Amino acid sequence: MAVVEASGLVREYRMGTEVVRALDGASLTLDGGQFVSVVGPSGAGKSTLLHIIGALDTPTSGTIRVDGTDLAALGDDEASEFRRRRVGFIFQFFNLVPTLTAWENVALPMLLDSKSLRKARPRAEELLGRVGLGGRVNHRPSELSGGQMQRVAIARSLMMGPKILLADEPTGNLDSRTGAEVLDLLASVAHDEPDRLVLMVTHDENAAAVSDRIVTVRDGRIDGRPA
Ligand SMILES: Nc1ncnc2c1ncn2[C@@H]1O[C@H](COP(=O)(O)OP(=O)(O)OP(=O)(O)O)[C@@H](O)[C@H]1O
Repeated sequence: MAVVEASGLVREYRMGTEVVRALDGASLTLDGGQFVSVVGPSGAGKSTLLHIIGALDTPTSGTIRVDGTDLAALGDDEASEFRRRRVGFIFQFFNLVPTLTAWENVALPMLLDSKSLRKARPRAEELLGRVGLGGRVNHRPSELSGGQMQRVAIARSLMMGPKILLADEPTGNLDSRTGAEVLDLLASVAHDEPDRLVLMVTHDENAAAVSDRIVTVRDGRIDGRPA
């Protein structure tokens, strides 16, 4: 089953009297079990597309289904529940809570879902092992390298077992060797489960080598033939 089905997405932003069309009829179908990179020139609409797929933003028009859910039909509370439970987010600057340890950061999504930290701990530690940080569970972000912080963020994105992980420039703040390791990890996470999709916006030139598919966004549209 397709994890992402987007059709005719338009997103307009009003800036005073001017209207910016960040997306101008973008259509895209993506199956799970893949690591997909979204590339294209600056301002092409890549982040806007990612935000709409993650229910962080809503299209002006067009339809978007993610993991079987029609995002346009969700109210604000349902959209925030969708983001918390059904999507994992990975950002350029990691977005870890500095005062929490690695395992507490990973456990955080479950805490927000009213589960106790104690209950979440075994899974958080298992996920840290999965990303190669089994020996760092009690470290705080300031005691970790950039690559390790991004691994913690990847473990956190997996906490609720989402079908889709969305990564916005996940290697943008890492040197190229560490970035390549993070790309390998994201690819393996995509292939761990048959239906999991990892969708990454990137300018990283190493991305092509590890991606199963490259999607190019240009002028608010998906370039090339639809899949
Ligand atoms: N909140 C907003 N308000 C107004 N305009 C916006 C907003 N978000 C994005 N835009 C505009 O929409 C267009 C697409 O932006 P977007 O961030 O999606 O591009 P991008 O391809 O991710 O670019 P980059 O590679 O530089 O990050 C740009 O012209 C941008 O200025």
